[in-house]
Amino acid sequence: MSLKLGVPSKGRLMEKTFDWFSQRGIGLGRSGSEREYAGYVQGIDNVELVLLSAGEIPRELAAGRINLGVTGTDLVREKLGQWDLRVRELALLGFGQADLVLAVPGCWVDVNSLDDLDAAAAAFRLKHGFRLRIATKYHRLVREFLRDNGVADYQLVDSQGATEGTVKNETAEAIADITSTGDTLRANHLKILEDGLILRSQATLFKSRVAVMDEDDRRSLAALLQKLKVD
Ligand SMILES: Nc1ncnc2c1ncn2[C@@H]1O[C@H](COP(=O)(O)OP(=O)(O)OP(=O)(O)O)[C@@H](O)[C@H]1O
Ligand SMILES: O=P(O)(O)OC[C@H]1O[C@H](OP(=O)(O)OP(=O)(O)O)[C@H](O)[C@@H]1O
Repeated sequence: MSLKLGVPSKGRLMEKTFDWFSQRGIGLGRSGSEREYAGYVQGIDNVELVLLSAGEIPRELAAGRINLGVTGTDLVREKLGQWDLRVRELALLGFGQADLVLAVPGCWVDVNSLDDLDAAAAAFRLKHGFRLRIATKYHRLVREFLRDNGVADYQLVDSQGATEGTVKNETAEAIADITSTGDTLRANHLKILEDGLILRSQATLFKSRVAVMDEDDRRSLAALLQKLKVD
């Protein structure tokens, strides 16, 4: 068997992950044609690169199909219930930073906090006969956050992309999404609630707690982590 390392298959996360490993003496890269999802690992034996969508890496770790994986903390916490029983954080990688936030229309001058949102949500339901809609793809994290903060009178609507556009399109009144520069929120006339930070995320190296390893895998893992200076 070989130790399987799951890495995002495209974009900035992939490139920065390759850079991070390269700075520590491990060469990762894509091989084959530009469109072929095959990869190589240099500088260590018995480690296999598995190129995957960042969003699928949590599930693959939790199923034990990969031993190690790089993805955003937001995706692990959203996709895995009791995530810390299924994976272990080995290292924060210092890139891919994004904040998951709750935002409302900038013109809602009386709504600046979660308490204000709670009051607005109750008033909204009375006026419109349905619950205030929050668009997001982070269902688990948003539900837990609002439950912990005593906001109940809302409904989630699923939005898998262009989430900030849902308010203008009148399919939601508020949104919960990741932001890094804040440009997309500003361009869509949305403001973050002052206590609306749900999670700070960054790219992280995770280890599966359930993947089965033989003796060779254990040796490879120890050698890899030593090279990466991670324990
Ligand atoms: N500005 C940003 N926009 C989008 N994602 C960001 C940004 N900054 C950091 N990230 C992180 O990148 C990860 C998402 O990466 P990506 O969009 O490649 O994943 P994905 O949803 O699996 O993509 P796909 O399904 O298209 O392969 C998340 O962990 C997210 O927090
Ligand atoms: O704060 P900013 O720097 O403006 O970045 C935030 C935006 O980036 C992401 O979208 P992405 O472009 O990945 O597309 P998506 O809408 O499909 O998620 C995210 O969903 C926000 O919309």
